[in-house]
Amino acid sequence: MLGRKSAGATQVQPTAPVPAQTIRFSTPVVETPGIVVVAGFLWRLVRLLVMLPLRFPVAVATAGASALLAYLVGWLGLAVAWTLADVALLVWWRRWPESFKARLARRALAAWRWLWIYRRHWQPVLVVSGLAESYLERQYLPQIRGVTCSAWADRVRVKLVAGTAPAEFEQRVAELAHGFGAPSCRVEVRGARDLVLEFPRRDMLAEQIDALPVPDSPHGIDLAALPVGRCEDGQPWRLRLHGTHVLTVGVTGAGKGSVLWSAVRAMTPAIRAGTAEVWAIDPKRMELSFGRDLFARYADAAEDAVDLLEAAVAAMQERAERYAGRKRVHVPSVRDPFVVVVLDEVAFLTAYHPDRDIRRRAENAIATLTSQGRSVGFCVLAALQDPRKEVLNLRNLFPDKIALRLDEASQVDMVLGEGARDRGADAHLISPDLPGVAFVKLEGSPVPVRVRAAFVTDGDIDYMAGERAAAGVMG
Ligand SMILES: Nc1ncnc2c1ncn2[C@@H]1O[C@H](COP(=O)(O)OP(=O)(O)OP(=O)(O)O)[C@@H](O)[C@H]1O
Repeated sequence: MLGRKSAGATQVQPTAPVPAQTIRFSTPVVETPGIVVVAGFLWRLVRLLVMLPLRFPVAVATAGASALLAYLVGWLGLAVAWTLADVALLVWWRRWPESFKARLARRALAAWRWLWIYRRHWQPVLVVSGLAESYLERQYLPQIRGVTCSAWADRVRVKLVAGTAPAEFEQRVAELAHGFGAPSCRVEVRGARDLVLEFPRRDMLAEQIDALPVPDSPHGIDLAALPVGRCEDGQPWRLRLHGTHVLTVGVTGAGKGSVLWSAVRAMTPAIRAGTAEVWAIDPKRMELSFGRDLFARYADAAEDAVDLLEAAVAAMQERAERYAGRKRVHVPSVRDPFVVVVLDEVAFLTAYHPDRDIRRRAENAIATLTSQGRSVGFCVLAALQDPRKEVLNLRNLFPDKIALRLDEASQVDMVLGEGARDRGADAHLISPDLPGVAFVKLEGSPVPVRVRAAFVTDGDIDYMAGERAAAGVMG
């Protein structure tokens, strides 16, 4: 029965050879003649000698001039010339330190780091981290175009292998940072096949930043660029409040209070002049209650907080009605001040409060303020511990977000948007010893920037509140 063809499907011999195993082709090995190997070495030597003056013109010119001087006036003359040159450099360094650093010291440092760190380790690090490409048994490496040094970081400009994408580097920032001995690595795409890897050399944010000075007069206060701390490159961190809404996220103790207070502090001249107002909600009663004299309105109990939010919505709608058809841009004035609703632990009202009605009213009011308030001079500055959607499903209504220390890696993209972690925003790795350190996206750049908020002490808050009282604009 079983031997008959009609009995079932065609039987396949389990031991039948697969075609690929029957004939095998291999590339013949041809020994390279010695002359070709020597010619290869010579070619590389000549290329090095030709490229050296182009790559390091100052160093090569100095060495050449020294050799010429030694030949013309002898070793003693050379020693005298070098001593004079050293004295000139010393004077340059002492008198014009910034120009000395920018024109000489950092260039010399960049050349050294190119040679000793990046060129030396480039191939092993890229191969092991999987960034070398193979094609027809040949290996292709992205090329270093150049290395520059700023006060705090090395910037390595890289030419990508054709057919690869910057995303491959973005996914391997940890490998690159460890490979080149840096604390972190950030990727900046400059153009087609052109990117920059930024490796910090030292942490400019390791020290606490004291509360920043505020001018006496409201003139010159830009509510769209309030200085609230420092960026990793030493530049001021300016926070936009006018024309946006800001959500600050971080675990307990991450320093959310310092962001809120630094923003309020930067606004104090405008608060004193009456062109800006802060309406504060502090469910924990521990953060904002301290400076309540600074606020036009203040609430801590849930019912009062919701009333305050609804009053803000009513004021916003009244202003929008007045502006309709007449004005498209809000300019802060005493009649129509810029209103910042500061909300500490927003989830208390939107998720944790047991009363469903309170939660619903709070959520409605925040949604209305964040979706309609920007153009009429209303801003919501909120703080939150847990960024999950179940806790605050309105988080996308906040155009600007600040990621302080977070619990989990997955929360980084929830706060800063997709791809932020791949671009180096390791907010989940921020040390608990660095409260106030955060990652933010600055205007016009998709690359997250590491920043630290200034720390406003209780004494500073007392002083700010006292000054406001003295100015006679008590809420
Ligand atoms: N920018 C900062 N620089 C230095 N130290 C800071 C900074 N911000 C906060 N700290 C320190 O960290 C502590 C906790 O900060 P803060 O209360 O602001 O955290 P938080 O995120 O608001 O926490 P919670 O959600 O529990 O209120 C502060 O008491 C202060 O000692």
